[in-house]
Amino acid sequence: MKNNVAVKVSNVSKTFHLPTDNSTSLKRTIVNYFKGIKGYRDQKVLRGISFEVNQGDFFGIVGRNGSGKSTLLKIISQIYFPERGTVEVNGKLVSFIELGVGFNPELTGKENVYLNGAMLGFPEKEIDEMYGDIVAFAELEDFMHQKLKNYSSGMQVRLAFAVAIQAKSDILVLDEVLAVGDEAFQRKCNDYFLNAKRDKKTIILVTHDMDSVRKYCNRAILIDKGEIKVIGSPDEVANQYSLDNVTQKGSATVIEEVVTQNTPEPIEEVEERINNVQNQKENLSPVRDLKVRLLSKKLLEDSDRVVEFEISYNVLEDIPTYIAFSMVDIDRNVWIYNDNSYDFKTSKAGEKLFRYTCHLSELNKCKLKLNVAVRNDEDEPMIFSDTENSPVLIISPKANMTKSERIASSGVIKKNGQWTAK
Ligand SMILES: Nc1ncnc2c1ncn2[C@@H]1O[C@H](COP(=O)(O)OP(=O)(O)OP(=O)(O)O)[C@@H](O)[C@H]1O
Repeated sequence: MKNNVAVKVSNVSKTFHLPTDNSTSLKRTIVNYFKGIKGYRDQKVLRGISFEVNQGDFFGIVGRNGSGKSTLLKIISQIYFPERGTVEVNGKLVSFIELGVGFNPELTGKENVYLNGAMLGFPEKEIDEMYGDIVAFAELEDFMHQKLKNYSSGMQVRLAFAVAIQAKSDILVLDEVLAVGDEAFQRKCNDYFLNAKRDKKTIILVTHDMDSVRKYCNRAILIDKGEIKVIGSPDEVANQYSLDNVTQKGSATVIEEVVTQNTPEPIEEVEERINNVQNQKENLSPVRDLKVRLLSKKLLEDSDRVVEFEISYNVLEDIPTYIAFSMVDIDRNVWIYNDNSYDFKTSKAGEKLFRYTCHLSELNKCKLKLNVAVRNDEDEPMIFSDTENSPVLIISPKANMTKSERIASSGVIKKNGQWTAK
């Protein structure tokens, strides 16, 4: 990649598999889940997107609702992974994509700033240095010790945006930031954008507001049905977008009416459906009260990646049971780590309590959800952990990565190989 290029997107495609079956039978749902059988239609959200953002560009991305803009930003920010194509990023990238990503409603404003900073890869010392500016920009001095769930949505936006812009990044990725917040906040954004444009900060902005595209951006693209329709000056892109809004009808997303089989369904959807069915049938199961309690920290920094948790459940009959659990990478939608207590199977009724410890030092960064099931002797799940008992762990990346480490950090496992020049 050329030195003056900040982000290079090459031939990126992304498809979401949407389930077509609404099975309500517990048995059918579970059998399908374990066999991986499901009916799908494919929604091709991005189709071969390529463009470059140069250092110092204020780069606009526009398109109608559902055209794929946010998905593209999530791929650039490594929240989603494309099934084809690559994204190369030259420098530290910070994104403000959607409210809630990286924020925890149960923590205070201050704790959230530190949690978010750590997820972005900033060491605590650097967050200490940024903290005052973040609070001042957000104008939330009196609220930093309150839990985020007690903030108004506008206050949450101000805090998240303040973290994104005060964090010392080379590239800033922003989704629809101007659509939220009150007039005072929008004025503040305006001042920030004009200064950033003058200082040649690299910014990628998704917006529906063509005045903003004309005012701030020096280059832009228009996405339509997952493809780039126009790439060029803000005026060209904004004019075509306005024209499309008047002349085009129907969806800006391409849904293929192809039904595929044996494609892994998004794990969260399966879990939710199984949970729903499970709740309805709860009274039939001889296993009850499954509780999962995280004993280690929720945020695991690179230096301390020990995970410890406790699982308890109650068996009403004398039947053999054992625990099986998965740690699911929420963004990539894959099982990263599975284990079970098969070698410690119990056979009698009564309260069961197990504690488990493992290390996740090989991982780069990810968000993991711990899903637990109790199985019987035939390996059939008798109960699943519900949302409250499926804790989320945040694996934060190594601080101060070298450029090579940063490029390689899109992999699940940390790089550990040796190069030999021959
Ligand atoms: N995680 C997901 N699972 C399934 N479908 C998804 C997922 N995320 C996005 N989509 C679908 O992909 C399409 C594009 O969504 P995306 O949010 O990228 O569009 P957008 O251009 O940002 O739209 P908007 O202007 O409304 O924000 C939509 O039809 C959406 O329903």
